[in-house]
Amino acid sequence: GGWGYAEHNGPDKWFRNFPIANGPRQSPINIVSAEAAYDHALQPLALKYDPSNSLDILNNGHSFQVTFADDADSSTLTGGPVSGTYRLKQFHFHWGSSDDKGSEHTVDSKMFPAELHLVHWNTAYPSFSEAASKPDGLAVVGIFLEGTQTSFADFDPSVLLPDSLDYWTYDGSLTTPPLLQSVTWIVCKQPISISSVQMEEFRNLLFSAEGEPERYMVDNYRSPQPLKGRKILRSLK
Ligand SMILES: C[C@@H](NC(=O)c1ccc(Cl)c(S(N)(=O)=O)c1)c1ccccc1O
Ligand SMILES: [Zn+2]
Repeated sequence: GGWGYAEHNGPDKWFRNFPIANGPRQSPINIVSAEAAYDHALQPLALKYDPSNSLDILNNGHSFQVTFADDADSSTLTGGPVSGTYRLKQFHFHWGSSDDKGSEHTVDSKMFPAELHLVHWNTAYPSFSEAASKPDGLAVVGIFLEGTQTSFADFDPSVLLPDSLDYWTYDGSLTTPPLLQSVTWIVCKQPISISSVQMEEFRNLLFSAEGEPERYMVDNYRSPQPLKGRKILRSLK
């Protein structure tokens, strides 16, 4: 069958159907904070989200994602390391079976219990799927989640953003098949809080479909990939 996160079809096997898995700009990576070069040319991140654009939430068997209407420039990413306007297409999460793992990017080899990905596509191209095959086609904002007691307001992506949008940025790829090397990664330094109750909600989700033996949707993360000479830049504070 298809790819997944189990022993027989997980990240170590993806190269069989997606040889780009061993390519020069794969994601995620480990961010060594001392090696990230400060770049004064980097602009502040400008994220503008309109909650009325959210369409539906779906379990795609790999994660659950909230999809957005992307037929207008109403939920966009501008500034930061990108030029032009990128439209929000969807957001989703990666998480672990316990709080000691689950994020895809790591910071000085530290893993977080989960990572939020806000996926945007470059409006220089006609659609998300067109953009997904271009080197500057996508921009994903990655935000770490860490455990604490908190309440979840009604769903507007901007409530998910940390106060500081200080970030690291590097050229990478989708972290799921087809692993296309078309992503400008923007990883926020400041995590957001999620309660352990909410983490448990994630872990109650299922990889399996109706009528199949229950397999809990956990550990749906790819581990850090070789940097292969790439530079990681960091924004001004
Ligand atoms: C799991 C899910 N992946 C995405 O949708 C996805 C799309 C773009 C990006 Cl940039 C990322 S990521 N993780 O790099 O931010 C993930 C998926 C993959 C294949 C088929 C269906 C499906 O739903
Ligand atoms: Zn993701």
